[in-house]
Parts: sequence; C-alpha cells; structure tokens
Amino acid sequence: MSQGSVPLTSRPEWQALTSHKTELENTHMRDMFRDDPSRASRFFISGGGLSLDYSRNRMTADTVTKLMALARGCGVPERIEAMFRGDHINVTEKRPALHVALRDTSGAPLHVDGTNITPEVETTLNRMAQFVDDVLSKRWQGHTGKAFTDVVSIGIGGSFLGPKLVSEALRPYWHGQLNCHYVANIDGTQIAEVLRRVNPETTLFLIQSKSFRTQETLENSKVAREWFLNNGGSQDQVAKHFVAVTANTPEAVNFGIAEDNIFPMWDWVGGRYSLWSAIGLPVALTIGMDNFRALLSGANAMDQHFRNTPLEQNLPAVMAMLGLWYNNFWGAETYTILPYDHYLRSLPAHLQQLDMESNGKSVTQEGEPLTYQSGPIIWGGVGANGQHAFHQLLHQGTRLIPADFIIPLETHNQVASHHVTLFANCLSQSRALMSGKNLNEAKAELKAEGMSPEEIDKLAPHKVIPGNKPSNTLLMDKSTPETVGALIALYEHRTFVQGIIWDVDSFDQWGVELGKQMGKGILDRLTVDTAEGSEPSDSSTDNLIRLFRSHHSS
Ligand SMILES: O=P(O)(O)OC[C@H]1O[C@](O)(CO)[C@@H](O)[C@@H]1O
Repeated sequence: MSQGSVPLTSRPEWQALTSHKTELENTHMRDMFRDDPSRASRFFISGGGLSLDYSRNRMTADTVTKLMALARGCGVPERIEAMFRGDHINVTEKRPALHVALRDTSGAPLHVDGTNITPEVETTLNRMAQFVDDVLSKRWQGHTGKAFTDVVSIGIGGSFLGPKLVSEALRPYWHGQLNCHYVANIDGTQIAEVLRRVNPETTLFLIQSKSFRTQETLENSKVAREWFLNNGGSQDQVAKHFVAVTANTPEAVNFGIAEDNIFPMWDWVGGRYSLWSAIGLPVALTIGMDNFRALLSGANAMDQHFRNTPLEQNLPAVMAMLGLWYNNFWGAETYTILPYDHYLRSLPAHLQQLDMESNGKSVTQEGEPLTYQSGPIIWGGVGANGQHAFHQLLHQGTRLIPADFIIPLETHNQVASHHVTLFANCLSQSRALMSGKNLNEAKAELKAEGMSPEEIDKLAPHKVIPGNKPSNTLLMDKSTPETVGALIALYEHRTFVQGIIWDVDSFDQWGVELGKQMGKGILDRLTVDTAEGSEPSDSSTDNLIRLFRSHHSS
C-alpha cells in the first residue's frame, strides 16, 4: 500500500517534526534531565517481557506525540493489521510476510490466498518435534549405529545468522548431547575447519536454504556429502546424515536428499525472518523442542504487544520512530547495537541483515525515487569490549550515532562481581554519552590535578565530551528462550515500522541479485578459457582476472 499522493517530506506531520527539531537543536539532554526529575519514569515502557528506557533521547513528550502523528498519518496501525492478516505487504514479490504466523500457537486460522496455513505450520512444528526426539532418543542414529554427537548447519544469510544468534544466546539451555556448528561462507576454510572437528559416523548435516539455489550453500553441501562418502559413508546412507529445510523440494530431491528428510519453508516467510520456521532446527536440536517452543512464545508475546498496544507505549513503534527521528531529521547515518551480554554477541550481525536487507532501498513501493534517507548502516559489538575500542568515536567523534544498550538484569554465570561491574559499565556509557563533560568541568578537573593555567588551556579542549548523544536501554530479567524470542521480534517490528514510513518494500532484496548474476560469468572466466569481451566487463575486473589466472597457471 503506498501512502497516496502526498510525498512523505511534504506531509504536515513531517514538516512539524522539521520545525520541532530546530526548536530542540540547542537544548542539551543534560538540561532536560535537570529540569524534569520524572523524565526517566515518563519515558519508560514495557512489553513482551522487555523494558525500554528511552529517556536519553533528544526529545520531549511533544516529540513523541509528533512522531506518532507521523506514524499514524503514514498508516502504521493499518499496515500492522495488514501484516497480521496476511495481506500481500511484500508488493514486489506479491506475497505476505507472515513470520508472525510461525509463532502463533493459538490455532486460529490464517488464510494466505484462500488457504489456511495454520495446519501446515502446526504439522511442521510437530514434525520438528518428532525429529528432535528421534535424534535425542537415539532412534535416529548415524549409519554405523552410533548416536549423533554433532550437527552441522549449512546455510547463509537468513538461513544462518538467526539460528546462529539464537544458538549462542541460549547456550545455557543446551542439553549437551549435541554440538552445533555453522558453515556459511564459500571460503573453504570454514567448512574445512568444521569437518576437521567432526566424525562422519556421528555427524548430522542440515542443509538450510529457502531457495535451494544459493551457491555458497550448495557448494558447501556438496563438499559435506563428498566428505561423508569418502569417509566410510555410502550413497544409500546419505539419508541418515543429510536433512534439508527448503521451499524448493524438487531441487533438494535433485541434490539427493530423501523426500522424507525435507522440512518445508514457505514463500510467505522471508529468509531474514525464517529462524522461527524449520530453519530453527539446529537450535531445536541443541536446546530441545520445549525451549524452541518457548522461544516462539516469547516472540509471540512481542507480536501481541506490537499488535495491541497504542503506538506511544509500543516498544517496536517507539524504537522505530526514534531511530527515524535521528536518521531523517538529525542526519545520523549509522546506528549501533551494543549488547552487554556475551550470549548476545551475534545480535549486531543478525540485525545488520534484518535491517539493512529490509530497508536498504532507494525507491518507494510504487517505484518512485526516495527523496529522503532510508535505512541506516547498522553495526555494533558487545560491551564492555567496545568501550576499549570504538566507543571513543561515539563519545568524541564528529558523527551522531544513536545506540541501543541491551542488558539482562541477571546473568547465567555468577563470576566474582562481574555482572554488577558489567551493569555499571553499561550505565556509565549511556550516562556519559548523554551527559558529556563541558569545558568548565574539564578545566576544573585539570586545575584540581594541579595543572598550570597555560597547560589547562591547551589540554582542556581535548578533554571535552560533548554529550547529548542519544541511546536506548533495553532490559530483560535474564537471557531466556522467551526474552531472546521477544528481543528479536522487537527488532523485526521496528524494521517494519520504519519501512512503512519510508514507503519501501521491507521484504524484498533485489539488490543482492546483480552480484550473483555477475558472479557466474566471472567464475567462468576465472576457471575456463573464456575470451575477454565475451560478456560485459571493465578493465579493473579484466585485470584482476588476468592476475588471478596467471598466479594459478604458474
Ligand atoms: O535461504 P537461501 O535461499 O539459501 O538464501 C539465503 C540468503 O540469501 C539472500 O537471498 C541474499 O542473497 C537472503 O535474503 C537469504 O536469507
């Protein structure tokens, strides 16, 4: 659904935000906190087992009102309903985006183009449960009758990042019967390293590819199969060791996967939203099906919050609109994700794909060029490590980089006083970003250290930390299947809301196709004697191809 004829930046709500930003430009957040002791409690909301302190943002209550007026003007509530209803919100591919259906265990019917998909979702979950049970109870064993010890998941992009994040995040819930490894890259080092560590008699391979056409996944799967066959396995035993998850059954069968070993995917689930489907099998195998269902139920709790909560108290909506505030009105180009939890270390990488593949777009749903910025660059890394690395730029660099701090109140690992120290670090970073240190304070500190007035004048400017840098703090009691599910779902919906305002299709990814198309011709030229000029190229590519070929011919 496009937003009609009024261009986004001409909307009265947009213009109101433009002038409102001018009003706020010279107000420091420090002063906002000083003037309003209730600020923290006024800008604190909870939902789906998570809580959000968004008081450290360049905003007032009026800003929230204005941002939500824009959201309503752009039809956010209607689009949320359209998503949950199964409308074709992925307009360029003419399909719904129904990842929410994968975690809705209410049994309520949901129709996609006239077919009720609920039974299929339930059947697949039950098949997953049966499979997990068969493997864990050793009814399904390796070809020499030994129990499986390792699962190798082969997939890339959404068929990799989400499951890997969740496997790591829920490490305390691993039952210990199976190790889990991920292979994504076409860099042979990755699969070589994994295969060195596993035993062909006791390794189960999951080939994870919605399309079953992805070069990296297919090549790695062939390598895995060859390795199995060269290390004691036979062709008819492949079925005991190879399972696929795909929406392209014929190709998986062509590859040699037994039809009974194929779990379905559907075109109404986008790759980057697929960890909730059978693509989550490596997770289910390592944490057990009950915990996997708890993950789904946590995500579902966030879905219900998102669907049923007014925008002003709605975590995904508030985070989306604040992100958009900096992206479109304050010139922020990047956004950083800072989990203060080792278990969540792969969250930035997952959110990078989720957000950048969804909203890295330049035209509206109608194909008109955007006249404003769409999705920002997403990056990040675990605290406190980042504090001793890139946080310097957050504090004193020239760029505005909004940050999300994410921290559980409790740890799974009570080690000395580490957790309280970690928590202190998290709070001190967000406080320092907000408050900063002005010139007078810097000078006073140096004076107290006994420095001369000349030295103070020289050094003080370097010690100034401007502050007024925005951040959110997201809290959860503990990293559990439920809270991790809710956290990921929260960011999915945040991305969706921003895409609505920017009027882009957040569920396609045409931009990744050109490189794939060109890759085929270049691979041919690198490996066989294809004449230069036989297809479009450029002198740089030609030169690098010659260089590679001459290196490998000597
Ligand atoms: O699951 P598939 O079809 O192998 O695709 C893997 C990934 O490749 C992409 O299409 C990008 O190339 C992602 O959107 C997707 O998650």
